[in-house]
Amino acid sequence: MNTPTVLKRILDTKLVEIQQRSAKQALAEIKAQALDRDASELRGFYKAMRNKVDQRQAAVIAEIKKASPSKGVLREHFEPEAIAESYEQGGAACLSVLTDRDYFQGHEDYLLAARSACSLPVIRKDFLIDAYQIYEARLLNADCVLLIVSALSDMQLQDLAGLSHELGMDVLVEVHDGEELTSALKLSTPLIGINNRNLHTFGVSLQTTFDLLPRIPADRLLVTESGILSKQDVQSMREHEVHAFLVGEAFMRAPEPGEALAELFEGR
Ligand SMILES: O=C(O)c1ccccc1NCC(=O)[C@H](O)[C@H](O)COP(=O)(O)O
Repeated sequence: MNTPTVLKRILDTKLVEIQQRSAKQALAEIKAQALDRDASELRGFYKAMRNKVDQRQAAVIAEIKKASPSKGVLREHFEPEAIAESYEQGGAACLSVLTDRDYFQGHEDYLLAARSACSLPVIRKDFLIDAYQIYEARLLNADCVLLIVSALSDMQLQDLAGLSHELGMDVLVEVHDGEELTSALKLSTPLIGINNRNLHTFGVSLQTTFDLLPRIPADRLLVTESGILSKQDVQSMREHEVHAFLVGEAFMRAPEPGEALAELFEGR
């Protein structure tokens, strides 16, 4: 019998989580609350990224994650507010906050806390497979949501992206191979993330971005995700005209995450 990959286990956990949450608070109720929110509260995630790139600067989504399945605990002393402030000072365009509790030691409260501590737009980083979680994201005031193509059918992708846009949120659609990119490009969202990490094996290769790059249309903004650790990584991406980055580990292991960001992207 095949051992289920971590991604499969995470997705199974999410199904249970959604059932439990909707038993506590019905979908109809959370939907009504989310629809009641004023879209002008949102900060414009895509716009913040686009502005940086248009100014020929690196657009960095700086991640707040305590732990990950591949690396274990990354940061013992974990204060989302202080990290958010530090990232803003260090020049981040946006924040990514892990809200998954079981595999990343994240929490919804971390998103609320980080967003309140700064003026940056924030993405809810989780494994979103159901409308319930999209309404939750809106109630957390997330400015953007992550949709992972390998976790969703084309129909689910269309529905969840459509719902997110209706609620005023941007969508970062994440792919790892050519087939997934074909699905992602059917969406109207301009933000395409190429994850250099294979979510089944955890192998990381920056070549993933370079291989898929020629297929990214000029009207989309490509974000290279995972495994950006050194100035050389940043430089080689920028030499390939990749200007948007999602970085977690390199900053989470640093005493002062914002200083690590400023240093990694210094002069770039
Ligand atoms: O990081 C993991 O171990 C992981 C495992 C299973 C699914 C997703 C996973 N990570 C999510 C991410 O892709 C990263 O948090 C993000 O791209 C930042 O990567 P890094 O800079 O390498 O921390």
